[in-house]
Amino acid sequence: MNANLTITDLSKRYGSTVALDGVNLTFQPAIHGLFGRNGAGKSTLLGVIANRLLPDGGAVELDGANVRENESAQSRIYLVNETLPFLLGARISTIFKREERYYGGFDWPFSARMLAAFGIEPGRAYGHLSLGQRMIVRLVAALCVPTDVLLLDEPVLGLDAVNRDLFYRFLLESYGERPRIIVISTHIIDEIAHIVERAAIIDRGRIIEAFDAESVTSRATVLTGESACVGSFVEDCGLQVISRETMGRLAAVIVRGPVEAADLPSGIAANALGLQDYVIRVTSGAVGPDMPDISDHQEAGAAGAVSSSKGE
Ligand SMILES: Nc1ncnc2c1ncn2[C@@H]1O[C@H](COP(=O)(O)OP(=O)(O)OP(=O)(O)O)[C@@H](O)[C@H]1O
Repeated sequence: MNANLTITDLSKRYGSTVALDGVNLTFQPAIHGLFGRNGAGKSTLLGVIANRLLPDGGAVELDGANVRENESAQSRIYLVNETLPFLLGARISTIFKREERYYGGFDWPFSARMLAAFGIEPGRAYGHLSLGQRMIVRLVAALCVPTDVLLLDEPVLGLDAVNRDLFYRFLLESYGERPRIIVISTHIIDEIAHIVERAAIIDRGRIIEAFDAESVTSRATVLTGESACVGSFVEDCGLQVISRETMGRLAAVIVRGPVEAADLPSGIAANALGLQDYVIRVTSGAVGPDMPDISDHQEAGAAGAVSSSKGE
């Protein structure tokens, strides 16, 4: 049976700080990316899903079972985050045996192959490893337990570029062997863009978008050309502006949705945005007072509105 993780109206406060504000999301087996700026609520969301943090309201259900009240649902969810989960004095192999007992299985051959590839001896004590190596051990454990849900909060923090690449390969191999719900929260979006199938963007505790990662190229378009020309085109077509930058006489305006090349006047180029750029644009608050949105633009007229974003 395909696992189904449903998050309904989840809220969480820390004192007066609202970390989660009515989050609704569903996850099915796929590699999901959870993206958002610092403090957006990613770690809190993953912590609540894994039952490490208590929500103030809402529910997390795995195949209909409320995760808070159901131990067997809890043992189907594995979280890797910044908290120290293992005893510093314990050997890696002892740690893996503990995970095997709690989670009901462990892929020993795969763990041996991964540790060898990362150059880590299984007999070493966890506390004698470097910070990056400790994270690797946690990731190896995560890929070897038979849970239906894997939550990876900043999984490559501290890993060098070679080991990050190795980890992404093992993650894909593991997912290929055993598809399950994998949620990765990271700021290094470019590096995982090629493996993510679904993306969710969280901003100030709210999910602002959730979409198939493949569709990102049709979600926004960068139009570049002479400011006045781009401004008129955007206005004439009634395109919704996400952000706008001017560089001398030129403007780069990011609009929602695809723009057909055939519709473009000469002098304007249209390019799709990749996942990382898209996340940056929709979470950066780039449409602000000094970067007028389309409604300001319509009032001021095409050329006026675009040139006003030069920072008057
Ligand atoms: N233990 C805590 N006590 C008080 N406030 C907290 C606590 N943990 C998180 N917060 C606040 O809750 C909000 C969400 O934090 P969270 O750690 O979930 O964000 P994040 O998206 O994971 O950020 P980052 O990308 O920086 O790790 C932030 O405003 C943060 O300051």
